[in-house]
Amino acid sequence: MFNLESLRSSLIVSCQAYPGEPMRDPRTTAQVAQSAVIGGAAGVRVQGIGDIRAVRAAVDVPVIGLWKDGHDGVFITPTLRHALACAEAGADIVALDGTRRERPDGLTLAETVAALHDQTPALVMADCGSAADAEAAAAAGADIIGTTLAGYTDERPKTTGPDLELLQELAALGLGVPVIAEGRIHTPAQGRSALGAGAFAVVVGTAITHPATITSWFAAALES
Ligand SMILES: CC(=O)N[C@H](C=O)[C@@H](O)[C@H](O)[C@H](O)COP(=O)(O)O
Repeated sequence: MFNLESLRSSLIVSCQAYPGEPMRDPRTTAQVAQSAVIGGAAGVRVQGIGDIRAVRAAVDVPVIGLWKDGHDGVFITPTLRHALACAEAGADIVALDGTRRERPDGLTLAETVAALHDQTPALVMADCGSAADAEAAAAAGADIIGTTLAGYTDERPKTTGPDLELLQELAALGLGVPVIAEGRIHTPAQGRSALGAGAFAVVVGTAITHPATITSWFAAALES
């Protein structure tokens, strides 16, 4: 089992392509993940069973695995079945919806986390949308809290960069588990600020691994 401490103050790179996109291919995802590791990523975050398997075989760093099913409501690793499949595919950490919303399989977050801990060696990262989510997820036994869903549920505004206010609030609460900053970290300086606001580590996705979006930023800037 990997040591969570290896991720302290580090950069984790999320390597994801969305349904219908040209880069949506496990081989491509594995190559992107390998490139991120060459650049200094201490961990990677990967969506989908095929991608988790391909990336697990291609890199030695910890893999955070998730399985998105749908795009509304609870869609990040929504059920225990999805979570167990991520662990079975090789995820060291399974990321799942860590909000207080009802889960499609009717299990509570605590029941889901307990079953994962019982049946697999994986740690659990709860993708939260607010401080109330984070407190509940820590109480439910999650090993890691992520700010992944801040700005994507009704509870927090969608900040331009990372939700630093939420990170500070979580640091002040002293949840007893590491908090990983994730979501809309688009520059190295924003990553640094997230660590300064109390994050244990930082996940960057779009700004490193989604060329269509990065290109659109440049294209828009040249138009205006
Ligand atoms: C809300 C949601 O579905 N987030 C997803 C979670 O895995 C991904 O689409 C994000 O790319 C990831 O969280 C990293 O964030 P950013 O791409 O902003 O650096």
